[in-house]
Amino acid sequence: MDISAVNALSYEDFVNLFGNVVEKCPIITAAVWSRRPFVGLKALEAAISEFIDDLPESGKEGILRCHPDLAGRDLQSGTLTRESREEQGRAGMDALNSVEAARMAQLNKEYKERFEFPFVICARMSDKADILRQLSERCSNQRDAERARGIEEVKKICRLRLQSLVLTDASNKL
Ligand SMILES: NC(=O)NC1=NC(=O)NC1=O
Repeated sequence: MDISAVNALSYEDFVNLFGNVVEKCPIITAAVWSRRPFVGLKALEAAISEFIDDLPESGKEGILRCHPDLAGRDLQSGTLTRESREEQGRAGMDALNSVEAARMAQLNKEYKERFEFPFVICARMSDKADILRQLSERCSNQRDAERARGIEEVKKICRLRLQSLVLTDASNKL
């Protein structure tokens, strides 16, 4: 799908297609539909990013709380969204040994107890070892820093999800 087709979508079709580019936050997609027409994919991405940046801190934390833990309950019970299942699978979260799984569970628990939102990282730009290392390191950050870092990761996840749905601006010019 190219950007002109995106711009022609009804809001229902737009939300159906892009509603999960920010995990379980279709309101963001529904809101940025008003900003069409988008000159390109980057403009759509920028509209989503600006909507997120304009939220109060509680709104940003709400977005983070909509993310499933890495190698967490949703993965174990098979209730991840298609996108999250693919992302977590590619980062090896579904192939942890018992020691790694226990360490992920413990660190996720510690992180959530400290920040009151989950650890979020763009799994497709990471791997098992890096995720474990970052989770461990980021646990000692301050809440404001981690809220901002988590939102940065949400934006990376969103960018990759958008790119899998819309021909990137460059490919449009091919
Ligand atoms: N807590 C998380 O970081 N979750 C996730 N990151 C991804 O890239 N996909 C997820 O489900």
